[in-house]
Amino acid sequence: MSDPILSVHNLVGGYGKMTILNGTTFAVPQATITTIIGPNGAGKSTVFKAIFGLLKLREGKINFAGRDVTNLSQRALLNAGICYVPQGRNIFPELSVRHNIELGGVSAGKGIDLQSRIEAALDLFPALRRKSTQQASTLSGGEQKQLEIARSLLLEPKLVLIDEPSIGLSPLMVQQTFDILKSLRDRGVTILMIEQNARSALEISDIGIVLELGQTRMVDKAERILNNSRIGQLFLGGAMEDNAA
Ligand SMILES: Nc1ncnc2c1ncn2[C@@H]1O[C@H](COP(=O)(O)OP(=O)(O)OP(=O)(O)O)[C@@H](O)[C@H]1O
Repeated sequence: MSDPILSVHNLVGGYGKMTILNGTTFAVPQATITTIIGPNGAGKSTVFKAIFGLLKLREGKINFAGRDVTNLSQRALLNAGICYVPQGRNIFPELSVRHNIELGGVSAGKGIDLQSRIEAALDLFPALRRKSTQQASTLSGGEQKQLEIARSLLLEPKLVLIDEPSIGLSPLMVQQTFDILKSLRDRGVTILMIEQNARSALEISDIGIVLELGQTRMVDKAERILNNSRIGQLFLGGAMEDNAA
């Protein structure tokens, strides 16, 4: 496995006086898909907010591509090569698909050929290319998620943080979206994902991380986590076995 591109060490933080991250520590190897699983409220989305500078940490260090990026601004993190696709739908429904993608490049520096980056993003998403002139509101839920991913690629990130991409999608759309994540990984992009759809996500992942009460309970090859029946019972309320049925 390659060297870590991201490492988080002993993160402590939360909301007001409430502590959610209690010493979260893990590393993400470069050009992998790493999936964080764990029960509701474990602090998974809070870790992403901390990595992307949306939550000020009380303690801990975040290292990315060999440099300390703890508590940097989102702008600085985007420039460093981290992008964040949050939960839910975050598109501009009245704008065209193409225009939505273009907005991913607003903070790109001068001298960058945005049009060729838009074309490269559309190459990855044939459904978006077919509908590139349509209003984004006319896309299906899965296509809208793909649009968010496409938009996030305009800055050519090294690391994509993606929070629950499969929520509300049909099984076919989930598979298509996961296939896109695999092809990004194969091009050298590192994907760190949170997923409730644990079995399907671990099946396409290299590494799995189990988070509980803001602490890392396990980091292992995804395959080993997938085959560990106790994990489903202990950390997912048996959800993995249910999904397997
Ligand atoms: N903005 C906020 N203000 C106060 N508390 C919050 C805020 N966001 C999250 N929390 C609380 O922090 C805890 C962890 O939330 P978080 O969203 O990180 O969990 P999660 O593991 O991603 O859960 P889920 O799987 O349900 O999405 C929860 O108890 C949640 O209610």
